[in-house]
Amino acid sequence: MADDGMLMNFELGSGPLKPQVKFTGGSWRDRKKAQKSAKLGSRPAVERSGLDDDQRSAKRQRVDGHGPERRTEGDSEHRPDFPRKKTADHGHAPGQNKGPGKGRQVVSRLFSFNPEQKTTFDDEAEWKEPEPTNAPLLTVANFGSLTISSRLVEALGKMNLERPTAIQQKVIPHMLSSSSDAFVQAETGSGKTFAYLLPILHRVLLLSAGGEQQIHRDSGIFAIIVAPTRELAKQTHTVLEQLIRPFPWLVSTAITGGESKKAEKARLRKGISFLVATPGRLADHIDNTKALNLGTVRWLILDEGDRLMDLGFEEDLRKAINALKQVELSKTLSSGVSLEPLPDRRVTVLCSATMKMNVQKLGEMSLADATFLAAEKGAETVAENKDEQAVHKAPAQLHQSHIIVPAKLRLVTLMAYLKSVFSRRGHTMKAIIFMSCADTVDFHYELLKIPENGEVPQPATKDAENTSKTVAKAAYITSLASPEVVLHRMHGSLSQPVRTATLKSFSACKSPSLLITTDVSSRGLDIPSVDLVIEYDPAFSFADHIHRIGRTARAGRSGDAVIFLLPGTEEGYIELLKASGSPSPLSYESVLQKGLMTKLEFPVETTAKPEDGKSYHDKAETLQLHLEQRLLIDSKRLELARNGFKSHIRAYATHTREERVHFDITQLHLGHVAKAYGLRDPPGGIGAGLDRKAKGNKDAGKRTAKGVKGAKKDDDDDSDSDKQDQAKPARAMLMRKSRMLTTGASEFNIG
Ligand SMILES: Nc1ncnc2c1ncn2[C@@H]1O[C@H](COP(=O)(O)OP(=O)(O)OP(=O)(O)O)[C@@H](O)[C@H]1O
Repeated sequence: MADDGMLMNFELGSGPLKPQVKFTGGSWRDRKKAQKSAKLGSRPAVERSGLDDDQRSAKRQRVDGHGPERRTEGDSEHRPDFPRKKTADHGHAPGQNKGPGKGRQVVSRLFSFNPEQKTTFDDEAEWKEPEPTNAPLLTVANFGSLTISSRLVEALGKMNLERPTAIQQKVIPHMLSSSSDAFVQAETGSGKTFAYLLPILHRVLLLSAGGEQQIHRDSGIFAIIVAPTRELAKQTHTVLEQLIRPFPWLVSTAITGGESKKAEKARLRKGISFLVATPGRLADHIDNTKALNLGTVRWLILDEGDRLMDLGFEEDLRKAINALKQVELSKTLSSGVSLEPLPDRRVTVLCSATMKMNVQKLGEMSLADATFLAAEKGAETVAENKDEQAVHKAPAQLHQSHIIVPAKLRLVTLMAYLKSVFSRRGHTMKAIIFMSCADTVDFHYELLKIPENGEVPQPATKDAENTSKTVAKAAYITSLASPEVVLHRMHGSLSQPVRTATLKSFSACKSPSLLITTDVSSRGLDIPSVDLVIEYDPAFSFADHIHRIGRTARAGRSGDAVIFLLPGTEEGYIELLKASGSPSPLSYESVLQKGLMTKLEFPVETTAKPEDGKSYHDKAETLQLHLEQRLLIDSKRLELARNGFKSHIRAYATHTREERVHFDITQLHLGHVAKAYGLRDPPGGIGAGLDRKAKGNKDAGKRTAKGVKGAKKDDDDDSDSDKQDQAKPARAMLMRKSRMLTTGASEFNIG
């Protein structure tokens, strides 16, 4: 499956992007002075001191005794992204990768020259959690009242499920009695999986009413469930297995492409009652596996419809739908058992928590005279009127907040936020952070983990082997007073066994745990104990946002979600967020204050030392200084930071067209973004060495899906003009790259 690893195929180019310095702080005289010296390319006074940046910073703190933020804005030491130092390497070709600590460096202060927040928000009134909207219904006695088999009710009891949720109450009776197609739309975490599985199982169990021996694993496949990702398919298969455990004559299997086709064929040949599959593998087996007999299939379930379409599975789905249409429906089994209890036609059920245009297209492709089933009253009218936002609601009990934080302060604010949420013992046990791409995930994971011996000791099992590079103890965010936080990382560029083992570890972890991930984890993943979702990078589309935050507050539980936004155009996104609830403001100052209140432990020695009794400004500056120094002495992490930064910028250009007004790449201050990666390189130089590496790596192109291949080709074709680009201003270049990137935009949506 395509994944975010393909981000490597886009290059920002190696030209030195001109630092975009907008002088906004300080007095008029200070600004003028700064502008003038920027124009002339003169070096700040401090540069002449001959000290390196860390020495200067240490000296500064010793000399003024107040900490960094006390200096005046116009002081040349504080100019953001100003080229402060050219090392002996400065005569090298622009952008050449000179290794850690070398090359031109930019050091700016955290609290100076930040864009102002434009919108003022009322402080949050005390949050009173409303009645949950996706919880089991108290008004229904139990599942038995929906007339499903008592043995199924018993199996549900063993899973601690007693009462149906609203969508289950709607869907189960419909699917028990009707043979019509259905479109099921309900909030995240509302139990759509059981809503379609229970009636299917009930009707299949009726086939064995005359004696269990009447149905065997080779009687035929009764239902095919299609899920967009391997994780989801496996998850659904696991739920199904739990439900059919009391009925050993029923067998379920998942074919997801994670293992050899031969093994999958062998399982299909042995016989199965229920097939859970990803679309590509299903289409493949329809073409190539004779043992796959579709004559008995009565249900086709298309789960996470919008994601199936987002991921470009339209053709595979069409193939499966057509194959099912062409096969004659068996009325009896080869043993002579009548299939009368099953629907008299093939039923297709399309499920989605959100309703994008592409879901409607999938509906047109797969459904005939479908019944619209939604938990909410009036949802049908809303859907008919194609009011997308209205059907993108998050569960009411999900508490949403937004933090408007200047780009430079993003990393320290994130760390402070994590520290404060995990320091409240027992308050947050599981949190997920969503980032835009795999490289960004890798950088933050490596930065936040304890550098040496940070791996969590585990028994020598295959799973432990698979998680050796994706699970580790966290530094910085673990508070001395609380249990250690365990970090996890997951994205689409990791191998399937690693992904599966990492998720398993995150789900089973008894200590407070944090999963840093991409959108690969945004859909359907069901880890009920997730308390908090952080969108550090906003989602590429509003529907993705709904799915991301829906990983918490599932089945009536409480949950928190917080999104990081930049001051400026991104503030407009908050209006859009209001369609899914009413997010409350959280100031980054209060986050820093709270999170940095207790002493930070630095896992690596640098000249910047955490100290007690200082203001949060001082502490934030010290933390940032420490992180930057750490990267200068650690080439591995520095490389990860550069890759993360580059991929972040590319990914930023791929927000959906309608939402790009809020995520305008021309408004992005590259220098400030680089600071949030702990980088001192001027933004234009960051791509250089990596460019050549990526271009030389022909295999990289092979990993890509079509759109990206096209983009890669464009990039290569452009190589002659790269030299000319070096002279272009950064924004013009970014615009060109951003236009190029839009051809492969959807690829970034793949985790
Ligand atoms: N009736 C119920 N009572 C209690 N818990 C339930 C009930 N039905 C489902 N659940 C639990 O709710 C969680 C969410 O279920 P499920 O994954 O089916 O939701 P979903 O609607 O498909 O969500 P998403 O759209 O995010 O995929 C699961 O952990 C499931 O076990």
